[in-house]
Amino acid sequence: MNQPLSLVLAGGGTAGHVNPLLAVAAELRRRYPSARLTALGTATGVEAELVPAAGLDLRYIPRVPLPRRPSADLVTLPTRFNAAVKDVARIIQEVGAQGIVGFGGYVATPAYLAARKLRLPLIIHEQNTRPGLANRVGARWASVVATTFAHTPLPGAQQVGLPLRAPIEELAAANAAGRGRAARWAAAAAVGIDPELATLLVTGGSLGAQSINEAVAGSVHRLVREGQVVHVTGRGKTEAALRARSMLDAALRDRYVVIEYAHNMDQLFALADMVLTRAGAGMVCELAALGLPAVYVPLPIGNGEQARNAHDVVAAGGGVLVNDADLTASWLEDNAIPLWQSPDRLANMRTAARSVGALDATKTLTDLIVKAIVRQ
Ligand SMILES: CC(=O)N[C@H]1[C@@H](OP(=O)(O)OP(=O)(O)OC[C@H]2O[C@@H](n3ccc(=O)[nH]c3=O)[C@H](O)[C@@H]2O)O[C@H](CO)[C@@H](O)[C@@H]1O
Repeated sequence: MNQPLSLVLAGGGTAGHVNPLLAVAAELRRRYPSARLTALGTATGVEAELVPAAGLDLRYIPRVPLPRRPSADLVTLPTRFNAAVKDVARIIQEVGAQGIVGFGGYVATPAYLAARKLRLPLIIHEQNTRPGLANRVGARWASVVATTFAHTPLPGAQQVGLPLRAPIEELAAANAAGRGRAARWAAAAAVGIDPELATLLVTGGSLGAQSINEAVAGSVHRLVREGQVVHVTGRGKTEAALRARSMLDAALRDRYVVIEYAHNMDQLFALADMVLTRAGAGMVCELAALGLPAVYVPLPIGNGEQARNAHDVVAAGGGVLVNDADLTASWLEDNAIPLWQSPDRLANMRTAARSVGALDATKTLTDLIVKAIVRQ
């Protein structure tokens, strides 16, 4: 490459959509310290917080969702959409971008169209087993179509896995090398909990899940008799957990840690013996790479999308699947506690989870991006 690398990275919405973008940006920055990396996002997505926090330049473009039913919005859609494409094209030209890397979502569609208009290489990554609309459209003219999972139906797709953030890759490497215990003690000191107690991590993904929160709140008096629970509830969703915590015996209350949103998931993963979670692509891939046994409770909407995300790791024996409707306090007491308290079963699950976890996705996707730019 003669001129310094400049790329526009498009992806936004939830942390599940933004984190792979951040992982790839960090790897590009590591390889090309003088690269100009510009992320595109909307002001309402979580990217508005996460992208600047990662030290990356973020440019806003208007959010142009497709109306779900006929309305006045539909009439103005083409004008608003074309304006968004023009905005992106202006940003591309201003930063001298040599290519666009897209991770799907609202922000991606105008970026993909701008790439086509300006004849720039487009590299797409689809996180989920079922591709979203933006990536289905963009894949038609993309130079590279990469996916997390093997059977994602996109033309010309190659599976690379899901790019994971560096602290999670480092913890996965530590776990694989048998250094997980040291990481656990360091994380316990940082979080302020006992490293010796069996630890259950609960999370509903980046947005939190009310049904998981309620089932855990309803059974926490039993759970804390067996070990400790770190419960990440999601923003604005602490109420049930805090109420349940206030009703615990004072002597056991410290065994129930309630966190609204975690900025240090790698530390919480380092502490966990088992995880109760939604099955967003991010959580599934992180837990598999880390070799963490999990009970997956897929989000009960979207054509079974999240159940598909968890399919491979569950089929391998690294996780257990439970329907959202079946997840109750008594289900946890009858099923999750015995599993959590069975070191042999957890050891088998750790090996099985790791067997399907991919650790090199960030590097592989970055290689593909660089190759596509050099080729142009
Ligand atoms: C409701 C919804 O739209 N869900 C989608 C969303 O889920 P969601 O945004 O929950 O995404 P994922 O499970 O993919 O990833 C969550 C990410 O957030 C991190 N994390 C989570 C909680 C927290 O407190 N702190 C934190 O850092 C996790 O470590 C992980 O990296 O994007 C995923 C990836 O496209 C999809 O598969 C999900 O179907």
